[in-house]
Amino acid sequence: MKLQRSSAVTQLHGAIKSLKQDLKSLRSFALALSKDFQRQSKTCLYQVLAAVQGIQLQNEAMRLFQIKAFDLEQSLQEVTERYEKEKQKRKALHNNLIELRGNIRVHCRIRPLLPFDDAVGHSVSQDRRRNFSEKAAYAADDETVLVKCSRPGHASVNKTFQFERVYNDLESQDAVFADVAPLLTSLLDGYNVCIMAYGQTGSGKTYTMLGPQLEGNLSFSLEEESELGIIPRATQEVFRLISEKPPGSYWVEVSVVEVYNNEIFDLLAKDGYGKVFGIKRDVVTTREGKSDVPLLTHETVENASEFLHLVNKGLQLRVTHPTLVHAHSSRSHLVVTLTITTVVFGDNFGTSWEDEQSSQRLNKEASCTFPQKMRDNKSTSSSRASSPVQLEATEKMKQVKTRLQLVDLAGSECVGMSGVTGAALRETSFINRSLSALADVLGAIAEQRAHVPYRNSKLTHLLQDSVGGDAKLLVMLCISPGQKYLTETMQSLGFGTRARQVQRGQVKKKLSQCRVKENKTLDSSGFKYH
Ligand SMILES: Nc1ncnc2c1ncn2[C@@H]1O[C@H](COP(=O)(O)OP(=O)(O)OP(=O)(O)O)[C@@H](O)[C@H]1O
Repeated sequence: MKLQRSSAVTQLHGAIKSLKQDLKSLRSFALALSKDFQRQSKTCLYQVLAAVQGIQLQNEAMRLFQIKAFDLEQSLQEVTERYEKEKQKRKALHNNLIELRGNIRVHCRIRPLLPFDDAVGHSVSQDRRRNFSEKAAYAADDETVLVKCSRPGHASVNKTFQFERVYNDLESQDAVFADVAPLLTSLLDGYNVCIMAYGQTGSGKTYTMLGPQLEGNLSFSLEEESELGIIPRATQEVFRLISEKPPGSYWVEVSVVEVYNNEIFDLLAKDGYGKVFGIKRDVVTTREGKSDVPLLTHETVENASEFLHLVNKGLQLRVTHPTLVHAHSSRSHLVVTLTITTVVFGDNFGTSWEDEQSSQRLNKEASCTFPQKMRDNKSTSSSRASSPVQLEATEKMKQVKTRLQLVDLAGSECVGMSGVTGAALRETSFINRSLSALADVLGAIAEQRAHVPYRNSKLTHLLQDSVGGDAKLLVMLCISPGQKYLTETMQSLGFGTRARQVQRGQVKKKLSQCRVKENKTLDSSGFKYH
């Protein structure tokens, strides 16, 4: 029994000993664990601290970057503003230079790609068909056209052309007119002005000059104000400017002419029943060396809507023909002319305060003797001043005529591209000949040749005073953007570039054209004929 108890005690001792050892090793494990934990948490703390420091540094760097970016943004804004100011100054200087040299201004408008651009002619190869829908002409900026010339099997070449203004395909009729409007102020300041749209068939000349045409009708819609082109807008602007002048000191006459197959037609001439129909007219050179169309109908208009009504009537007679390019291709050159007659006092002409005052005074003094007769568009020989004061006032009065010519040229084109045959082919060849005559005239003026071949075509003869004379001339170059029209586009851009180089001498103000007492010897347009 005693032996049994001692062996149990020994076992218990052994167990206690091993338990103690286990406890010891557990303790040292726990110690190691806690040490490890402390070490790791220390490391983590360091890492967190480092990360926090890093974030703080990054925040600081970010703040510095933000300050720098803000500074850069501000200086960029300043530079942009300076650049815009310099650009405006450069433009103003360029405009002065243009004025001094009598340069022709050229603006270029690139129309958007349109559904009919996808249509292809029969003679076109598969290779060319593939890149037809691609764009070739872009507005690189508001003064540069970029043309990507790519031909199958050749590396594409980029060409650039500079103009006074380039409109991209998204720019509105408003934007185009905004650049034209200052010319109209010049018109009332006594300068002749001519705005001429040049470009290939379907490139947007009629759209730019008149606005979108009504379906199945050649007139343009007056409903969509924002879509109106230069002609209706210019007229509205002219009448707006006139409304700011003393009443009775300005009046406006309009003529509408088309040049078709090298013949001039008066689109406002009326038959015995008062119906408008086109009568053939001729263009002559007056003794003063000016071009004129005798017997041309000049209708007096009192406001823009009267004018637009008349022009719409005339447009019904304009010749158009469907081509492969588009359905309403104009086959004639359209020339709409607004003649503004101004009554001026003495040698003054302009918009100065004194001019306005003298003009107003004059209107009061002589209102019943002069302007109404003139506005009636009849001979002025019956105008009589009845008192010495009125006689003196009338003698000091002068008429000054300034002219706004708005020209929608027929489209320059390759016969293959337009796909015309028969009579239409004849029309096309007349169009092309008259446009090359225009290019020849510009070439002769540019080279300052003694002889300028105005009379080689009725178009150039009719436009002689605007192209070679003393008018401020703006060519609105219209461009179709598609690869398909690359040849025509390059031709039009070449025309515009040559036109820009023409120097015609300083554009002159139209001062006293004729005294009232001299009017007896002049016809209603103020010109004497050979
Ligand atoms: N900037 C533009 N935005 C939208 N449509 C346009 C634009 N320019 C032209 N178009 C459209 O393209 C088509 C052809 O334009 P438009 O009749 O003005 O060409 P054109 O140069 O006068 O042609 P043509 O010399 O054959 O008479 C028309 O349907 C016109 O509405």
